[in-house]
Amino acid sequence: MKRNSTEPIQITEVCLRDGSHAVAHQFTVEQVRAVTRALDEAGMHYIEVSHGDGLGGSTLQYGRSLVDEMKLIEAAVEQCSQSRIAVLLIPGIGTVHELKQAHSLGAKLVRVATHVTEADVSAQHIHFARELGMEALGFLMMAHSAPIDVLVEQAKLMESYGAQAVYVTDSAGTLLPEEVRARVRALRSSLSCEIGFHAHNNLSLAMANTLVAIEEGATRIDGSVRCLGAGAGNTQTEALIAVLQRMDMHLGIDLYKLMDLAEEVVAPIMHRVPEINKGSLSMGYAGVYSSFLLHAERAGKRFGIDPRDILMELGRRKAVGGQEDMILDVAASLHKNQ
Ligand SMILES: CC[C@H](O)CC(=O)C(=O)O
Ligand SMILES: [Mn+2]
Repeated sequence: MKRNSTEPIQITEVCLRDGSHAVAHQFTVEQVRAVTRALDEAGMHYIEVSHGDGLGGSTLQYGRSLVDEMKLIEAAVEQCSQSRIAVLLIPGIGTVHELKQAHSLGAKLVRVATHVTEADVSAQHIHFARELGMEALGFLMMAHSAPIDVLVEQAKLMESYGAQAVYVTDSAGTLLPEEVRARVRALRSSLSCEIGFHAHNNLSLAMANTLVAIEEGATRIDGSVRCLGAGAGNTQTEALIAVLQRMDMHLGIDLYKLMDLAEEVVAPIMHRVPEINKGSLSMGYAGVYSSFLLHAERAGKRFGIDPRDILMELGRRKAVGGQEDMILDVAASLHKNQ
């Protein structure tokens, strides 16, 4: 592959954060320890640990964590001799207070995540992280849902606040390869900082989209071991490493160790296998936030509605992350109109 960047590719493993959605935020300290230790031994660059909705996400609305995420972050940091621990923060769900705490426990990087049109709310958190000496990256969620010029304008805002990379985040797993290409290319030609890419596999395009992003010069790339992420999961890390090695890109991550940890450590802790089924496929098709899946299934059961109808309506209403309450609202109104 001919890459449009000479910067090294850095992988962020997200199974302990995005995968938190898939296990309804029920990770235990022992699980986080075991996964982090094995990832560190395999040479993973960054390991993200937080509630699925980022720092401060443990609420009735988003789902309560079994264990306080600060305990999980602390446990993860203790296991690392080479990997760096990252956290995710959505301004308004998490605050600088949680960020400070995560940093004091040893988190080295924060991804400040906003809806693709709302980068301005990330200024304070990016500034604060940089003052703390953390790496601070911007994460523009639902990147499919804004025109490319808006995406570029919002990414520039994050860069102006001090973000060292900005991600095209395909939260709904709905982007097509050429749509990823156009987005990463536009950001590469307008920004000086690194570009990242985060995929969901709802339309079975996570790997293809990730390769296109890398080709266009994205250097911060996300994956989840065994696809442990929301919806149909993310780009499968061990498969990505194998594919990149086949393309002669060697990132210093041990493939055998990743394969072993996928089967022996991650598979046993999965509550359900993230797969392309009627729920995740509907999200990819309708452009709905991957983390809405379990909420929509629960609401469907409660109101006797097919979760696909709820997801399609959420897509029509262009629901954004943080609007989980709208899921119940949609289910209730579909029930009323039945
Ligand atoms: C709710 C936060 C979300 O899970 C972040 C993310 O991974 C995405 O938007 O895909
Ligand atoms: Mn995600």
